[in-house]
Amino acid sequence: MNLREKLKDKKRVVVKIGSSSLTHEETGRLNLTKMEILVRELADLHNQGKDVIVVSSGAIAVGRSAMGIRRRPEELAEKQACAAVGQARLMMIYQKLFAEYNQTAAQVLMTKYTMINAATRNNAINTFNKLFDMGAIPIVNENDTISTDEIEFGDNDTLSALVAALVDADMLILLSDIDGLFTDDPNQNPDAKFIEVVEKIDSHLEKMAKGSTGSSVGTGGMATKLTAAHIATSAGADMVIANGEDFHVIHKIMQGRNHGTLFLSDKKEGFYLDDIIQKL
Ligand SMILES: Nc1ncnc2c1ncn2[C@@H]1O[C@H](COP(=O)(O)OP(=O)(O)O)[C@@H](O)[C@H]1O
Ligand SMILES: N[C@@H](CCC(=O)OP(=O)(O)O)C(=O)O
Repeated sequence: MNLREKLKDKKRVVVKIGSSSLTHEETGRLNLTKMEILVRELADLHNQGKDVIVVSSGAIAVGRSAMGIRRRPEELAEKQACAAVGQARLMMIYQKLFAEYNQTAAQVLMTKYTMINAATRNNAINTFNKLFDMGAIPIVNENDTISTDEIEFGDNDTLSALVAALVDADMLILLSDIDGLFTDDPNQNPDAKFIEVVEKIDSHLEKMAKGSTGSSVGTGGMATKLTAAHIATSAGADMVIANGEDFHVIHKIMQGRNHGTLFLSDKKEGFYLDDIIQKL
């Protein structure tokens, strides 16, 4: 059987969208046309009876443009203030667009502490499960407004994989500004070759994934996406990194068509989320 065929049967899907896929490069403002397609795709996955979680970046980028800040904010308090403005704007749009398809979007903001602490982690699991029961679509982001060095993930790639592990998702899709994993950063090296399928993540592969970002709003580059792949596949989910330029790619991936780089699930016996979290 074609390796991608089994993606049709996935039941619980986490979709992570990078800031660069949600905003206009020139202005940093939300790309509403793309968001409409994104929400229609996600609503339709939900209509097929799948549980859907969205991990959406973009709070800082959207807040920054709303406040007329042209450069990338460096200072922590400035990032946090931008996130406070941008997160509310993002949710307002998600709520409106999901409501058009008769769906309910729910906001879940997390920090690393939510994962590390057993009680708050359990609370998060219970909330996610109840939201699934109610038929709502959780929209997750890091709680950037209160996150400081000790408790911040810093990137939503890692957060999305931890969320996938937390809710026992069988599929994680990372949508970025690039077609998938290449042998090197294609923005720096024109000879970089595209990798279709990864069966095992090894140190050779890790060296290919650079931390360089391709846009003025992205965080983490491919390095954090490989960390995410390691977590998600060890927890038993398949993962795809694909280009979020056209969000129709979501249903194409779920139909088992050849899009993006597929990382095959490599469930580790005795995989404990705790072990991973301690190393963050
Ligand atoms: N081996 C690699 N393959 C593909 N992209 C890479 C690689 N190494 C680094 N990158 C960079 O990672 C970028 C995507 O990450 P990022 O900018 O953080 O996007 P996002 O906002 O979608 O998370 C690409 O645009 C590319 O420049
Ligand atoms: N939590 C931050 C995004 C952090 C992040 O990982 O960004 P990205 O690389 O665009 O997915 C925000 O909402 O602005």
